[in-house]
Amino acid sequence: EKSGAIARRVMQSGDLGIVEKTGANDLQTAADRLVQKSICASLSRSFPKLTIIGEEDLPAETVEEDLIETKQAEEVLLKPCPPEYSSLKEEELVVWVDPLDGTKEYTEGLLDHVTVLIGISYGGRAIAGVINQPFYNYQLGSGAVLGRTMWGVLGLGAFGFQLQEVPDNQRIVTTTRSHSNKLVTDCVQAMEPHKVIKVGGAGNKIVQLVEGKASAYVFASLGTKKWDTCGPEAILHAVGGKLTDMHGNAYCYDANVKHMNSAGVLATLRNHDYYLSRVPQSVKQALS
Ligand SMILES: Nc1ncnc2c1ncn2[C@@H]1O[C@H](COP(=O)(O)O)[C@@H](O)[C@H]1OP(=O)(O)O
Ligand SMILES: [Mg+2]
Ligand SMILES: [Mg+2]
Ligand SMILES: [Mg+2]
Repeated sequence: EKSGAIARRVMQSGDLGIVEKTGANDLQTAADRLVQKSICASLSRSFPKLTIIGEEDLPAETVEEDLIETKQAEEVLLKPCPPEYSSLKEEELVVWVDPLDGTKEYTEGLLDHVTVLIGISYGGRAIAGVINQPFYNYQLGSGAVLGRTMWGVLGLGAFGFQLQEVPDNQRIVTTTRSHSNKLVTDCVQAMEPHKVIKVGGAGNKIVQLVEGKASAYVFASLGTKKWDTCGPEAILHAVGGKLTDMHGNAYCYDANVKHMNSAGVLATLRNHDYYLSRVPQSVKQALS
């Protein structure tokens, strides 16, 4: 929630401080930098033995005290910890932080595509996640309370939203709007979709799956990284969905894993096997 407030404040300041990383479709803003500092410094102060991996490469410098969050969420603490996780040690957990997902869309004013993502992994598996949408409700105009937080834990469930499914076996495929190519669009078409939605952000597309706006997230390309999928995958899995690469294999979220999700993203709430069976051979050969 603090991250969401930072993302709103930077947008309101009008000075996004945009930096190109590898190119015009790979940007960093002041919000990416400030939110990563806030999340990483706050977590490591409270939980010094965690391994925390954030998207942005930032110089090691002292973090302003007003970026540090010390409070804990009452709503979360009221839930019981699933017994299989009750004796985990802090040093066994890896936290993947995407301070702003959908940065390209953030710079273009497509504010509802933007999320803040925190994923927790144990033994290489995504076990818990948080998705904050800083600009949720912004279409309602001035006066609306902006932002919401969705979170989930394997074996416990997911909260902060109402789980919904796409009706009547409609195949609604959600995919990238800013990182497309021929293989990506060929793979979407191979799903024989009734409808295709093109939006930014990995977190945003998982939100569409669990809220009944889309039935599959199909991205037959490298480009997303472990911080894009860890948190969203945990929430999706907590409600019975599935996220894999284009071969149907799970991604590993260990501390030493390579960051790139080289074999694409296929995520569904239901009927994963159908979508997997439709992935063209050309896609499987191109993405290894
Ligand atoms: N080619 C790419 N270069 C950099 N980031 C990418 C690329 N493809 C995907 N991403 C990251 O994955 C997210 C989902 O992809 P898309 O929006 O294209 O569906 C993007 O918002 C971006 O995250 P981020 O904004 O955190 O850098
Ligand atoms: Mg980025
Ligand atoms: Mg991202
Ligand atoms: Mg990001």
